[in-house]
Amino acid sequence: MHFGKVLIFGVGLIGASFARGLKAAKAADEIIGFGRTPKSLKAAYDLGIIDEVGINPGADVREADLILVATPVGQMPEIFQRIAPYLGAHTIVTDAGSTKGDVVEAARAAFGDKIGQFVPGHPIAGAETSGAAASRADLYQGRKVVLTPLLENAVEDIEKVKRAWELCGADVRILDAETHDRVFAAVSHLPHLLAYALVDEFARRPNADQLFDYAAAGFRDFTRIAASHPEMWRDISLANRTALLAELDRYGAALMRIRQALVNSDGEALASIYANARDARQNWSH
Ligand SMILES: NC(=O)C1=CN([C@@H]2O[C@H](COP(=O)(O)OP(=O)(O)OC[C@H]3O[C@@H](n4cnc5c(N)ncnc54)[C@H](O)[C@@H]3O)[C@@H](O)[C@H]2O)C=CC1
Ligand SMILES: O=C(O)C(=O)Cc1ccc(O)cc1
Repeated sequence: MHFGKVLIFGVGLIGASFARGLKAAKAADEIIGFGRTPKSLKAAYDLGIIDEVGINPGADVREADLILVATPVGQMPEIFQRIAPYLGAHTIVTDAGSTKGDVVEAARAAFGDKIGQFVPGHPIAGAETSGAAASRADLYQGRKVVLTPLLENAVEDIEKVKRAWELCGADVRILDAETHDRVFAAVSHLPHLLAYALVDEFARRPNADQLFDYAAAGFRDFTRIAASHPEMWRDISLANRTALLAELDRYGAALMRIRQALVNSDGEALASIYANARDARQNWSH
């Protein structure tokens, strides 16, 4: 599998790591980056991550084999609208957004009867860092990428997107968009929200400096992801708010069970919850 022209909208941690992965596999002739700020694109160019800074998407979109949209999900509707008029007959568009229902809806609105050319995706790899400078050619090595194909997608087009991620070292899985959004609301979006809430609340206290001074490894492990990109997580939270609200309610109920055990000084109830969690965590093989 080899790609001619590859376009990346949003050359940050995820887009730039994809570019680096394809380059390392010698799988693309030319990678052109499009962005919001010329400064970050220039940095990506200077680092050799992209071959060209894109200016006017029209001609490049027409000639592209593959387009990856890797901006915050809130930016995707406008980007899809911008590229839709120029899509070549052979061009495949994919994305790296952390939510899929909203992205698919925006793609349907923009691409209309060309929707079959859009294969939705989500790499389950990343970090609390952002920007092209934090990118790595091996970010996707051994990591999962979830595709949520549409009924309109041709099997060969799904296969091409799958191969592109495999060339970056990924293990590609398939889910439907609704299941995807429910699963990631639980295992990714909720934990980010909890970490943000805890650190925000501490940071606003008068003795915040003292708290952060004494916080140790447990706090560090629980809150690493609170250093993640606020715009990206605002967009994810709003895009997946229905599933996230359901997860918040379940988590709230779990906290209330612990609260009640404390009110009752019920050590048995606490130990039972903690032991169940410890066993599940120890059996989790990541
Ligand atoms: N950071 C992570 O760990 C993961 C992120 N994702 C998803 O990947 C996407 C990108 O995330 P990151 O690379 O981490 O963010 P990032 O902040 O490192 O990169 C995003 C890039 O998009 C650019 N951008 C923003 N608006 C734009 C627009 N309208 N047109 C063109 N470029 C624009 C920004 O200038 C930036 O360079 C998000 O949708 C995120 O939900 C998916 C998996 C993991
Ligand atoms: O920093 C971490 O550990 C993450 O959880 C990275 C991450 C962020 C968003 C995603 O959609 C997928 C993975």
